[in-house]
Amino acid sequence: MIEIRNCSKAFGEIHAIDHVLMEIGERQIFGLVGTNGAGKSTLLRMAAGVIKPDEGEILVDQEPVYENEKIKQQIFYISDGGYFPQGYTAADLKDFYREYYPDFMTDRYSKLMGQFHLDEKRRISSYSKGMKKQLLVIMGISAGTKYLLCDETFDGLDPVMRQAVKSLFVSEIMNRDFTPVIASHNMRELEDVCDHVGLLHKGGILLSRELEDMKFHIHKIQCVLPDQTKEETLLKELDVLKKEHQGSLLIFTARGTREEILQKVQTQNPIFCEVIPLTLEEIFISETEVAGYEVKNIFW
Ligand SMILES: Nc1ncnc2c1ncn2[C@@H]1O[C@H](COP(=O)(O)OP(=O)(O)OP(=O)(O)O)[C@@H](O)[C@H]1O
Repeated sequence: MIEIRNCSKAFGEIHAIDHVLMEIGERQIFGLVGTNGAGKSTLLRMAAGVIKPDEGEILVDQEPVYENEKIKQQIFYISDGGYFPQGYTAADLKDFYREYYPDFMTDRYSKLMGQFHLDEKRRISSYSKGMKKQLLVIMGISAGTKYLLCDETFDGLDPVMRQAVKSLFVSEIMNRDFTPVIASHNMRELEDVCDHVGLLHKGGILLSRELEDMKFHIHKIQCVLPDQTKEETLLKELDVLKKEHQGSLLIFTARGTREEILQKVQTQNPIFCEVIPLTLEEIFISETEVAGYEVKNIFW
């Protein structure tokens, strides 16, 4: 587990991370979302033991990570943009990582390079942006570390590749002790990938929840009701967060389980009723409004 215990980090006058308290549980895909400058990279760099918090501490498997070689060998960190020594081929990079990571899986690396159609003899500088990201993911998985910290790694991957990487993460989690953490400023990139999402804003965590848990308690319904009175009665009975009309169609988002809400809709004899999926953006808007934040103002 990664425990971020009341961590702060400033660069001169800029408070990049401000008293963050958060846990990243094991064997789940954790998404760290936040706008540009929210502090995601700083938090990941601290979790990877690259930089030291000014205040607080980060424990990985109960041990402080900074200057802890044993723990750092269990963390693979993919920085935003990545770093490749000049003139290196993928094979050179593999040799480099194999030296550092004791559990590096060479067979896995060779297999993945084949699956992703990447030529290990080519210089990495000749790879496209997306290919470089794929290569780093391959290295990150092959390194055999317990934790894989990815900074904007999904940015630049096409939707097919994103799904391929997601499947890889899921199969790793099923087969070994593996926890990927993905930082991104793009909620849409994370929503079909993560199990748990933390929302970072101006250096602080606004929210950190299981996606399924969030989805369990908020639902979006569209329905057509026989008359205005029934609509008013229904809306009074529900904890409605948002509603709109499209002609005779009533679309609303409400708190509660799917069953609770549908039961209340059914008592008003709807002509039509269905549950429609909520996006991560919509869930965040609802969740953070309760905490007194207007996430709409944060992201748009
Ligand atoms: N080395 C540094 N020197 C000075 N300021 C820094 C440094 N690193 C980060 N910052 C500042 O800290 C704040 C958080 O930056 P950080 O890179 O962690 O954000 P981010 O959420 O990863 O942003 P982005 O999505 O744009 O990559 C920003 O205001 C940034 O300018």
